[in-house]
Amino acid sequence: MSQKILVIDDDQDLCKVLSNFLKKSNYEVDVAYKAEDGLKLLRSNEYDLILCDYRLPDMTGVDALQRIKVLSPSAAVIIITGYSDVQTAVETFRYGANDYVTKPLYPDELLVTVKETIQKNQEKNDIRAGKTPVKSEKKQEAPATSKFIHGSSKASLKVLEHIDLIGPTDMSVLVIGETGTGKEFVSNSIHQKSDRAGKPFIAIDCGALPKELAGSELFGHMKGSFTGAISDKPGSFELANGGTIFLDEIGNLSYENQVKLLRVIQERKIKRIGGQKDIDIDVRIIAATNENLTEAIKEGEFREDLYHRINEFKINLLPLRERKNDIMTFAEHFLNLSNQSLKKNVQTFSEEVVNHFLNYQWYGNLRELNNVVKRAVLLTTGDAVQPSALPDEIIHASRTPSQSGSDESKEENLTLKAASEEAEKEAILNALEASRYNKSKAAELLEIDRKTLYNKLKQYNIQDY
Ligand SMILES: Nc1ncnc2c1ncn2[C@@H]1O[C@H](COP(=O)(O)OP(=O)(O)OP(=O)(O)O)[C@@H](O)[C@H]1O
Repeated sequence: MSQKILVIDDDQDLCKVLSNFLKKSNYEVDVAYKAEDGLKLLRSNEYDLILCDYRLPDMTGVDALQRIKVLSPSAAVIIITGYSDVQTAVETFRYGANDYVTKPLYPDELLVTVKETIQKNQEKNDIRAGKTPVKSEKKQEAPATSKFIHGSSKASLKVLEHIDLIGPTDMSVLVIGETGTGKEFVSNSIHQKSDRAGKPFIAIDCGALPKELAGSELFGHMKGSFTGAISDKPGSFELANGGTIFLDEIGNLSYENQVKLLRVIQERKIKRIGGQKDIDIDVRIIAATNENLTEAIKEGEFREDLYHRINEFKINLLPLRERKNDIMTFAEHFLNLSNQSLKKNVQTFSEEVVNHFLNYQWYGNLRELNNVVKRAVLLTTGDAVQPSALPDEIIHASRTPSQSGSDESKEENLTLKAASEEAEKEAILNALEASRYNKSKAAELLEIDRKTLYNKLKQYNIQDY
């Protein structure tokens, strides 16, 4: 049976082209020009993948995604976006988008992304449904796309050291980082380093779990315990038994489910919804977040006792822009992957491209770098990727003083630097005030270590209270 795709985009010409192209590639395709029409189709059909425009006439991308996840929690979602929106579109990953593609769309690139996304999502669904043995049990090579690469920056080497250190223990780990920094990859690598490696690694995206389904997804349910519970179903904790559960975007768990999770951690037992029996559970918990949980605790949105339980060890993944030494290591890795998937043979990046990469902000982090490299490989005919294969936004946003030429722009850049230092100084002063000049707390609020804070205090001449 062919796989089914729903395209939701208000650009009717684009829908037509996409639909024809995907049908030629043996997918079944439905099309909707508005979010509401798409949601209607989702109520009566099952899809493997939804390709959804970030800007729809009747709903924001995030709203559409959240409603898609309620109606089709197990379908994969790829967001279609213009490059100028990428910085905000990457936010959708907190709500369960699987990947994004940028306009203009290129058929070959889109096809690779569609195929890979459906396959990865299917594997996750199968593991979650207890259908297939975990990979390590099948003794298969992991696909190249999921191969763990470690960066060469100091920060990455530290992370690697920590993975080696805590991997073999049973400690719970909290991985903190912006979207696309590699939180799931790091968590999986911790699992692979542990005695649990041959057992399941179950990844749950708490940000994508509709509130009403979260309890059943995590803890399972008994037949008839609520409308729609047509049979007994084990939850992710049962399926992960003996292995590791990865709770992504844990800050999004409802208060009620935080309480249940705390019980699982404390008592190592779960009770299915509607069930009477306690089931013993032996699961290691790795949680991830890209928000400041200490703030959420202050606001009363996240339980402090749960925070301490999941935070036996903390791993902080810096944004790519703060570990520039990693950029080209990963770019080379993504170049190799893209050559394989697009059947190309691009050898390297031109010096100018390297400069643009090093100076760009990468708000979507490794995911964005991967997508930019994939597109660039597709557009490159020679041996080396040239700037013409990069989105304009990267070229403009990453201009350095030496590239921009005039003294005037040099001065502008200096002023920008001063502005960002001013903002940093202000953030530090705010954190000091909020923490009543307790430097450990201020450092935590700023998500930097105490030593960095002390250096910054010196740098900005902030009085040591
Ligand atoms: N160590 C790594 N080695 C190779 N590829 C990586 C690594 N880390 C991340 N990637 C690439 O970056 C993408 C995003 O990584 P990952 O899903 O782990 O990020 P994340 O921080 O969990 O993102 P999100 O917050 O959106 O869930 C991956 O699909 C992969 O292509």
